[in-house]
Amino acid sequence: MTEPRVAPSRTRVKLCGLTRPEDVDAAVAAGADALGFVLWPGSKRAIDEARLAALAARVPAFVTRVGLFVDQDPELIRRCAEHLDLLQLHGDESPDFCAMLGRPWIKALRMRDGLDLHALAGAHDGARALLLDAYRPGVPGGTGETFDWSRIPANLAKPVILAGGLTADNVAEAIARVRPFAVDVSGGVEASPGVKDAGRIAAFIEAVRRGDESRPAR
Ligand SMILES: O=C(O)c1ccccc1N[C@@H]1O[C@H](COP(=O)(O)O)[C@@H](O)[C@H]1O
Repeated sequence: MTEPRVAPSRTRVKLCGLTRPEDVDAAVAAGADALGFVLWPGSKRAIDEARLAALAARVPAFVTRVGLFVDQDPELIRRCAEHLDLLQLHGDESPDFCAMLGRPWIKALRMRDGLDLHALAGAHDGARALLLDAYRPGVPGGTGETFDWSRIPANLAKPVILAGGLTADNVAEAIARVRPFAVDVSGGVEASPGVKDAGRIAAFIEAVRRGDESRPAR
């Protein structure tokens, strides 16, 4: 079952890699739609289950709590999911593995050469959206690098979450060119890895709103 591409009137914003209570509060205050918590221990932004529980408890209703995993143990994912609304599966998880977890998920795809996005959208039909990130060999994500946005087909069968190297300086152009359902940023709103900057968060969301002015009036 595929669904038609969603054309929202405003771009949803996910801020990823939150590790501190004050960053959660700043993100919510600035108007983020979703907050990402990295549970993959290889990340500079990794948090453990206890910190996830504490940070997730601060998030008010109608802000989506997203847990990021990279090819991890299903039991760990299920335990963490008690504190989450959505899973972000950022490794080489198969469609069957994703579905077996029994929770709503988005599938991250790294834009390596030759990727057939239409075929992958079909294969990952159960995902709520596809998150498209830059490809760097040996690094599962969070590289701070952009990719060639013209490679994203306009008629993909799943909602697109655009990620990879987004900042307040490039996100409005990205929205005008790609018209994604949502954008996702981590390094572009940081003072240092895992430490967000409230000013950069606010500037990023303001830039998203400027980008939204390029969307057709409804
Ligand atoms: O943030 C990480 O450390 C990370 C580690 C492993 C996989 C994904 C990771 N982050 C995700 O990467 C993209 C892009 O991040 P950036 O804005 O380029 O820094 C984003 O979806 C993060 O959720």
